[in-house]
Amino acid sequence: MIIADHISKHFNGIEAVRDVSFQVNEGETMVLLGTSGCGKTTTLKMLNRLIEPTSGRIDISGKNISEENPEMLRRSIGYVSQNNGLFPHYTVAENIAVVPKLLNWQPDEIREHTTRWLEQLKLPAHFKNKYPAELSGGQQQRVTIARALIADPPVLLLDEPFGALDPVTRTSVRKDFAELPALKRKTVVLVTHDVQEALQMGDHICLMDKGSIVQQGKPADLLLRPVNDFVHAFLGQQLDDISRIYERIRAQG
Ligand SMILES: Nc1ncnc2c1ncn2[C@@H]1O[C@H](COP(=O)(O)OP(=O)(O)OP(=O)(O)O)[C@@H](O)[C@H]1O
Repeated sequence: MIIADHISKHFNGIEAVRDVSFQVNEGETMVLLGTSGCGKTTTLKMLNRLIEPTSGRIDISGKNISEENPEMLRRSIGYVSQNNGLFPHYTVAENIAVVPKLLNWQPDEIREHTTRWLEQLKLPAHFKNKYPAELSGGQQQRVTIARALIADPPVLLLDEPFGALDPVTRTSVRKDFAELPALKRKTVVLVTHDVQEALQMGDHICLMDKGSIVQQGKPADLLLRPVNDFVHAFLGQQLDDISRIYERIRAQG
């Protein structure tokens, strides 16, 4: 379980995140939703201490993370960053093996798990010897997800994991990701600006604006019971955009 208790972050006097609180229960997916610059990534990075809060407290699995060694903390948290973060000079297999090696897994065990994860993410086995630049954006994201999940961390943080993909590839990678059996046991925080993604993936959604949470709740709460015009317009406008994307893809097909 993740508990963020009144967390704020100031960068040189700019309030990037203001008094944000939420709880993510075990096995639940929480979505941080909002427009560019509203503080989603800053909030996410405070959960694995890539950014330290200016104030407030974060507990993960019952422990105050400010008292934990940041590197040890990050080994128990899978993380998919915005730009996929694969090491360009490592092969796919070497990229996937980064955390298992830190955890001193045996080479056989790493090979066996890598093969299984490539299969689960629908990547051909021979891809393990390729370099990231030889893969498409969607394939790279599949490798990034395998890398984040291979050590079976209880917590998974995802920063716009499907953001750079075209709508069709995005839908297929997202679907395969959502169907992974391992995901059901994880506590997941997903950052997105995409309303459809938030509604499909989130058990709980926090809609942010200018550093604060405007509304949080189940998808149905935001859709059917928006607390103000901003929430109503944010969801409505994007759903209109989705219908337009759908119409365009249908016309192309
Ligand atoms: N290291 C930093 N130094 C100064 N300001 C920062 C820093 N990181 C983020 N900010 C500012 O904090 C605010 C929130 O940024 P953040 O990246 O959290 O937004 P976001 O909602 O994730 O946006 P996007 O969807 O574009 O990634 C922005 O105004 C940004 O310019």
